[in-house]
Amino acid sequence: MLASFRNTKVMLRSAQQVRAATALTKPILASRLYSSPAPQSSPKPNQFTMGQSSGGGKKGGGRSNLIFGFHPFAIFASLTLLGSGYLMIVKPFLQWTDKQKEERDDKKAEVEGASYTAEQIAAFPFDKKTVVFVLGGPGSGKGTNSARLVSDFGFVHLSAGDLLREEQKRPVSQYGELIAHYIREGLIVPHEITIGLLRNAMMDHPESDRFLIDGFPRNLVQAKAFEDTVCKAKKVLYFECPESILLERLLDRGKTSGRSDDNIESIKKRFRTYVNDSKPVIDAFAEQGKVITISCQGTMDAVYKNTEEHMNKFFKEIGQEPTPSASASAGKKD
Ligand SMILES: Nc1ncnc2c1ncn2[C@@H]1O[C@H](COP(=O)(O)OP(=O)(O)OP(=O)(O)O)[C@@H](O)[C@H]1O
Ligand SMILES: O=c1ccn([C@@H]2O[C@H](COP(=O)(O)O)[C@@H](O)[C@H]2O)c(=O)[nH]1
Repeated sequence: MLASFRNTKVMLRSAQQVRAATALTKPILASRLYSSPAPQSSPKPNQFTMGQSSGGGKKGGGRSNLIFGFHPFAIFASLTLLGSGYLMIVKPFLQWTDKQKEERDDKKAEVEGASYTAEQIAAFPFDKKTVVFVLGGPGSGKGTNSARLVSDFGFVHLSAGDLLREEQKRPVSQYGELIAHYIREGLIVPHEITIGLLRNAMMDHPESDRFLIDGFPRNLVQAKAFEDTVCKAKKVLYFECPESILLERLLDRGKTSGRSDDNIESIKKRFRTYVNDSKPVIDAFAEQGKVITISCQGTMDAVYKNTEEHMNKFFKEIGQEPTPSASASAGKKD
């Protein structure tokens, strides 16, 4: 349809160009070809003449060979010129623009929908899954404890930060630079991107019923958007930690993590975002009675023991066996 529309446009353009080109070449050709004085007698009509003439004349034959007032050679030359112009310039240009569009659409589909169609997304039983959000300040131990919950309770661990970092690294991602900037500045990436990545990651594990969503939602808009379009969280694990300990742990992690945001400048910005945007999410879920608060102070084992006890209690409350029926991990820390 588009191609035929373009072809029609090209043909129309070609017709205009033929007229323009012949109009241009007419006086030149006339002066070259018809430079001899015009014959006194009327030319003999032949099959090409239309019976009228408008000046000039050809040696021995006059204007009897004109077609619509133009010399056949002028028409032939113009058509040849236009034909080769179309083949050499217009056609490759149209093919190039089509290819560019295809590539853009492919990239968009890769990020926005991955390999899932709207029908597959609509059919996925998100509301049957047990989703637990894992929240807390930067460096509070969300990733550390999530890793252990995976093996003990059969959760799939989805770290929003890790999914964003993976997306950022993908060479074809159209969001690579945007994500890199937001992470370095400690800002919250537009929620459509993060929710799209989380939803795809959940669909990558259709066999799993339990998902730990770590480091998400980071603000109230994200929380509402996720719960409206994907599913509601059954519980929120909140790792509570003073800023002085977070700072110490993050700077220590920064010696080996290679993360662009484990440096003092980015850490300060992340703390600000946490206080202004992320803490209100924890408060909002607390009002709904969904938050389990765990102090991050103490050894890793002590913090996890506390976490484990709470999770055992939670699964009893919702009438599920705490022991895993399926186990998987995705979006692991680098
Ligand atoms: N109880 C603990 N005691 C001492 N160090 C800990 C403890 N828990 C975690 N850590 C260390 O603190 C650092 C931050 O932990 P972790 O990466 O789990 O935090 P996070 O909340 O996932 O961070 P982020 O939000 O930046 O992804 C890591 O180096 C980890 O080894
Ligand atoms: O939902 C999210 C989660 C994370 N981000 C950005 O990523 C970094 C790092 O996140 P971690 O959880 O500490 O790995 C965070 O500072 C944000 O910039 C996000 O935008 N949205």
